[in-house]
Amino acid sequence: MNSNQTRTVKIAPSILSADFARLGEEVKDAERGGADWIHIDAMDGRFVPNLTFGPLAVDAVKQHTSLLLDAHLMIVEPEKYVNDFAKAGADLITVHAEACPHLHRVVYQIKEAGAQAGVALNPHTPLSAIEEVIADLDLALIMTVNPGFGGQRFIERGIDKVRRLRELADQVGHAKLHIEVDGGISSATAASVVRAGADVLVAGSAVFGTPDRKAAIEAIRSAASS
Ligand SMILES: O=C(CO)[C@H](O)[C@H](O)COP(=O)(O)O
Ligand SMILES: [Fe+2]
Repeated sequence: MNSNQTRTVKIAPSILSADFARLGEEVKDAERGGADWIHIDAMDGRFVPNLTFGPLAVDAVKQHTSLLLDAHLMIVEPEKYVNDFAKAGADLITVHAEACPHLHRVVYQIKEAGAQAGVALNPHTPLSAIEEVIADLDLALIMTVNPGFGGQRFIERGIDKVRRLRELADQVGHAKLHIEVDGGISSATAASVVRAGADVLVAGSAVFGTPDRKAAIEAIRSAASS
């Protein structure tokens, strides 16, 4: 598989923008609306200037959906918590390269815990940070905002970064690598990142910030295929 056209685009609503008091209903609403994965943002107040939730939220969401649970760990020393996230039901666990001096070890810790392994890069972090582990990854996440908050503006330079990452994955013969983009994704930005080679689109405010989640997901999917 070399062509972007053969890749099915997945939409992963981020519960960061959901109504936490009705989390179960919110997740079901996204699933009924056509979501492919559910994205769960764990923030520790250290790696990013915001605090959210940990493995308990994964366990809670798991009770309400059979969709793949995609845990995005914006935390320092993620190796301390990876096993707990996997036990709680995270199917895919993504750590930040910037938080891992021993990235290769953490990637294998995630796999040994039974989850798929992802690595995220902040907007300023070069692709070279994952070059030596790319063949071991199930997913690479390109941040198109500085992590920490929903509802921020999409950083356009992420588009070219996605394109270069897809080239790198092709060079090492890893056509199945998922390339996820996170931050400011909407029907206005989806087409550009998919054309560049992304196949997983995280969308928080664009889905949960509007009452009709089905319409929001369909709008992103239709833009992505345009
Ligand atoms: O990781 C994140 C923030 O750090 C969130 O997944 C992301 O911001 C989703 O929100 P939005 O789609 O509103 O930008
Ligand atoms: Fe995220």
